[in-house]
Amino acid sequence: MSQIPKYGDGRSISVGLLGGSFNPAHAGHLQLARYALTHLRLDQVWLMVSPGNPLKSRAGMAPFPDRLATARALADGRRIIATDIEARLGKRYTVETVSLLRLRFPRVRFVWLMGADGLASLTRWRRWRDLALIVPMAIVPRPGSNRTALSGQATHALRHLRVPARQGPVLSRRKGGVWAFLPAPQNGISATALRDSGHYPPALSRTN
Ligand SMILES: Nc1ncnc2c1ncn2[C@@H]1O[C@H](COP(=O)(O)OP(=O)(O)OP(=O)(O)O)[C@@H](O)[C@H]1O
Ligand SMILES: O=C(O)c1ccc[n+]([C@@H]2O[C@H](COP(=O)([O-])O)[C@@H](O)[C@H]2O)c1
Repeated sequence: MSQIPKYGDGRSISVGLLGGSFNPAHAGHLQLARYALTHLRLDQVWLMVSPGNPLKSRAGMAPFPDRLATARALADGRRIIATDIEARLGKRYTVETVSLLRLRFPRVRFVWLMGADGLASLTRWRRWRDLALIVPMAIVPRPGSNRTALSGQATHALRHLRVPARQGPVLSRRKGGVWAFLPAPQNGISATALRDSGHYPPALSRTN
């Protein structure tokens, strides 16, 4: 992975991990990545393409190289990077992936990024309570998911770890055990809608 630098010089950097199926990648991912770069004061966001979301059916899932290609089309290779690292680690469960990434990149301070739909489904993720303890999480709103997410079981169970959105800029300084729901602008786009409308790969609205 040439764009992911080696950190031999003692620097530490902050990286937002946007894990996803990217079936395909779309403007909602780009908007989330850019928002996180600015509002969490991150150095990079990695669009980490999942080899297979454990909760999603394989039916309708495009091959991994195709999904990676759509993520690469969004990335700028500098601050927004598409990566196949989860597949190369041979992992699918986020808690395992993040644990390995922390070992592999000891000088990187990771923040897990996701939309409100992820928070709504979190209690079905493997060892989700452990995940919340090993990586700070930043969640952005998403039309149709916010109420379910914020009144859901994960929000309730993890309420003692929640911090106000104004702490977004310092989330990456924490090793985990902290999450925030951020007031990001909402975007109704989804990969499902793009697939349903036959847009694969999508028309990407890039401005950089
Ligand atoms: N429009 C959006 N607003 C906020 N977050 C989003 C948006 N689209 C995707 N995300 C987030 O990006 C991550 C990866 O999403 P994913 O690749 O599954 O796209 P998707 O549009 O949700 O796909 P699908 O419709 O197939 O479920 C998830 O954390 C998801 O919540
Ligand atoms: O670890 C789990 O159990 C788990 C369950 C569901 C989803 N995830 C991760 O959540 C991220 C978003 O998935 P998706 O398919 O909604 O884009 C992606 O990195 C998945 O691997 C992880």
